[in-house]
Amino acid sequence: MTGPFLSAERIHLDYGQIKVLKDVSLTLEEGERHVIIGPNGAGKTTLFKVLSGELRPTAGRIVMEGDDISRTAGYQRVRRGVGRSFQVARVFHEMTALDNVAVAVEARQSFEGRKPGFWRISATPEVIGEATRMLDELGLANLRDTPASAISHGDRKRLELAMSLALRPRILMLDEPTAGMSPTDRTAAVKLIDRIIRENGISLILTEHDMGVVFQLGTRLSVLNYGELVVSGTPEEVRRNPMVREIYLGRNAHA
Ligand SMILES: Nc1ncnc2c1ncn2[C@@H]1O[C@H](COP(=O)(O)OP(=O)(O)OP(=O)(O)O)[C@@H](O)[C@H]1O
Repeated sequence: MTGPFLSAERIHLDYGQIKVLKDVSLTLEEGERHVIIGPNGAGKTTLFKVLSGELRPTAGRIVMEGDDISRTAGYQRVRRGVGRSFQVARVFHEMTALDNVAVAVEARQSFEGRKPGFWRISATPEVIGEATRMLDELGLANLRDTPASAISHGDRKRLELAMSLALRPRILMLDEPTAGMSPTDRTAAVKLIDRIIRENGISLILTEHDMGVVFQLGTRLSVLNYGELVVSGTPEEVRRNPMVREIYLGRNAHA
């Protein structure tokens, strides 16, 4: 493999007249856990969407293992192993936790070429078995037959994680995975993410506001401010950077 696992090269993203990302470059090496941080409105989610393929950059390139993937759609990136987290809106609310994960397993089988079509009337025992193991793994076994709409916020975040992992990503992308969680749920979620990516050798791209989570999970941090990359480095380098302290961490009790 030449160059980084995944890189964003000189990304610009405009919403009409508004320049949201300005010349942003960053890299993800295999096995790295790269956390994108910055104040509200800095452009984190926008950059995340450009990396996952949900948004096309106005200028610049996304390169994975030497290939320019800037023009490939989100589902094509999922095939390459870029696993964007399923968002709450994409969980099928009327379906049970088990069925939601089964859909994700079937989606993966479909792009692996193991099934001709995405949808079928009922999942195979193999799919049900894998989905059940995934729920067990994430501590959701007791919610197996509960409709997603009746699952609490923290558990639904774990369900999204289970669905993302069912795609067997090489890069897991999580946009604020602990947002809205209680401190107890957050601690458990961090442990879970840490264990799963360690055990499966998955690289991670994460946006996160909670500095505890950032420093527990991140091996590399990139700081955005007003759509510009301020610094990218190890947690220690970022923690020590005076500009970062000024614009962001300095305002945070955890810094
Ligand atoms: N669809 C859109 N159309 C126009 N402007 C947008 C759109 N989406 C986001 N923006 C603007 O782009 C800027 C960056 O938004 P973004 O959501 O990427 O920031 P963020 O760093 O993720 O913020 P937060 O931490 O609050 O989630 C903001 O000023 C936002 O208002």
